[in-house]
Amino acid sequence: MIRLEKLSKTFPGQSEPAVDELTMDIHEGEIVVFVGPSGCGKTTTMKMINRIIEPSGGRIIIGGEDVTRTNPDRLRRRIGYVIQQIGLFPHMTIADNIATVPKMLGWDKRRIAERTDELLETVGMDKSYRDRFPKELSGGQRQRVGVARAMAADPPIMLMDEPFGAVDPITRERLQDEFLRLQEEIQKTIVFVTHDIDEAIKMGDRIAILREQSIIAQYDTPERILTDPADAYVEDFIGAGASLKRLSLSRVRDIKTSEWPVASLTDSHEEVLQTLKRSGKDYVLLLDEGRKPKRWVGVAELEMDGAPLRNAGWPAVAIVEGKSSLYETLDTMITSYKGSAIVVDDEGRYESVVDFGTVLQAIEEMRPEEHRVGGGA
Ligand SMILES: Nc1ncnc2c1ncn2[C@@H]1O[C@H](COP(=O)(O)OP(=O)(O)OP(=O)(O)O)[C@@H](O)[C@H]1O
Repeated sequence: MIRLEKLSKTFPGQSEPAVDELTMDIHEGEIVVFVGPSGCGKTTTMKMINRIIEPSGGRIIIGGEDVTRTNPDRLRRRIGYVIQQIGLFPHMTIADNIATVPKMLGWDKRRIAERTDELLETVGMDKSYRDRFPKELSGGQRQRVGVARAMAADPPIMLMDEPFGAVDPITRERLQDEFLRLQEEIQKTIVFVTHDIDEAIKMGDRIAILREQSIIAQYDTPERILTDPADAYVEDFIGAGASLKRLSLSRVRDIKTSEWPVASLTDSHEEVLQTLKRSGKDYVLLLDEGRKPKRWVGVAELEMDGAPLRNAGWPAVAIVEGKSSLYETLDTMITSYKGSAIVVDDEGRYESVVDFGTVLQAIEEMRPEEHRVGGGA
């Protein structure tokens, strides 16, 4: 979709290039994140893609067409752009802000109005915001409008320069999640700039870790970068906790969970005891009529006659869903009884149990073979 070939930029009066012969391919429908230290050339590189900054050397090829020297206005209409600090026009209403590009393209009023309403809905805001001004919105709402404006003419490519940089961490996380959900539908080709490696890991299908002058240190999936960093520079950039970060990329449904004994709250003590003994485990999970997890019980509780199973043992509270990350699962386990978490479906029905051993095994399998215990060189 986008090919950069030996793309370079030397600013007037500078002896060194800000971007030095960058070559890379960006595939259709993927989010590629540029990440690197301040001043390494991320923004300059991104702005060359829509030629807000004109390259001093090299080529930009979009969809097979060399656009390095074609009409830049035509190019920019194919590329949505979300910039740092939002950049809404303060004197224009939200609707007019969103309609900037469609107006330039000469759409009629009705089509523009319909598109504006549709986009407000897409980014989770209702029509009542149409006639407000940017200063009457929260930071998070302004960011959403910035995204809506970039999508207005439905461009196949979006450039996003620290699009969620100007909000608090909680709003930021929400905007990231919303945007990832949206991307599943819209499937744009996205170049995303950030200096935050955690944001890069979360948002990127692939990440380009850049050195000074936009020289690529590693260009790969988040999983590969975390498990197999190319060199000490990349390792340093990832920072501490690479293994924990890696866990945030795996879902509990993707790992092999162990067999666990389960019984029903309506079973007799004796039946449950037999199930437990057959399993070789220390405790059984009791489910209600709707297969929802309720209690953990062990031999001691079961041998104590009289107490109904409904109140026996410990409440089953450490619960995750199949789509939960291993990071969340581990967090849940740490605070749970006996260090295990119960996996349920989206209706809350029992699916499986994961314990520390299972997660440790999954971590071991994530590592490159040569680093595994007892494996390879
Ligand atoms: N218009 C300009 N004229 C001269 N030098 C510039 C200009 N714009 C950027 N630079 C220089 O080019 C280099 C790369 O800047 P760029 O803004 O691309 O970095 P960045 O990686 O996006 O940084 P940050 O994370 O701080 O935004 C820097 O050394 C910067 O000072």
